Amino acid sequence: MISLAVILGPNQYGKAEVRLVTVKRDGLVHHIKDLTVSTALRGELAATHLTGDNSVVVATDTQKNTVYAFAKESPVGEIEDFALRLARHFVDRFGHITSARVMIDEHGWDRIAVEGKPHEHSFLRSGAEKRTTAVTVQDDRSWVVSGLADLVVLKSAGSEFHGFPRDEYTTLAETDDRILATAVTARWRHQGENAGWGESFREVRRIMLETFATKHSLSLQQTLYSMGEAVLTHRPEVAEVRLSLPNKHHFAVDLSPFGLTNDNEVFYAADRPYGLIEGTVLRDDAEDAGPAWNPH
Ligand SMILES: O=c1[nH]c(=O)c2[nH]c(=O)[nH]c2[nH]1
Repeated sequence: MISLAVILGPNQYGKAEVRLVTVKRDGLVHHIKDLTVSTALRGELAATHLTGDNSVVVATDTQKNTVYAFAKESPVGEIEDFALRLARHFVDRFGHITSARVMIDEHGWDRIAVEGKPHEHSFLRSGAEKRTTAVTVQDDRSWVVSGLADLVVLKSAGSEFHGFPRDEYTTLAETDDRILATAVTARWRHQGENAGWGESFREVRRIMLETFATKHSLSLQQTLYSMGEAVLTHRPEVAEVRLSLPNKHHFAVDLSPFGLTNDNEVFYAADRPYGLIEGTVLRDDAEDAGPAWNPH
């Protein structure tokens, strides 16, 4: 048998996707929050892996219960604040836990309109879009990444794609008028802790949407950079933006077999495969990212 030295590498553990819904009652008017919370702890955890000694393992069941108890003890508020409270708790309370990451997705609900008026306690899921956060606390430092996922957008003008190399495998036609559609997943890293998470989120989202709408696009890559650049230009609290943009292709259908022309009016919306355009836009003097991004 060859002698082999085996060591324990980086590890973490926690409860994934704790589903939490809170109802705040303001008389007859109710306010709901719908979150999916994941926790991940790191620390001096060799013993449980090597010998099964669980004396410093904060059970994932306890982590889940802590999420629910914290939701009762004080208002959840902005997801970044809730994530910071939870992550700090695990690091402060348990000496062997040196770092905690809490990730939260927030699912939106709108009020159902009844006779044109928003109902007091009946809601309608507001689409696939999620607001997200990933907070890491280590010692007395913290890193906050805010974001959104599955924000689906489309523009029917102001998008071209041409000038790409052609070889024997290239069939794509050059175009100066195409549909541009994507489902935006964006994550942005804050410099320091910011008091106004809600305002910051709404502004970053607005800036990205306005840039998508108004920037004349020569490629989705150019649009990606412009969206990140606009955020960094207008929001000093943001150090870095990471974007993942699937190119949701819309192909003009060939209607000639039916004796019809197609002047860019009838499209086949393909769901796969899709181009996947991903990139990071950051300030050249951005603070060190520390453990803000995966892997934790
Ligand atoms: O905006 C685009 N970028 C690409 O890299 C690409 N590739 C492709 O086939 N279509 C597109 N569109």
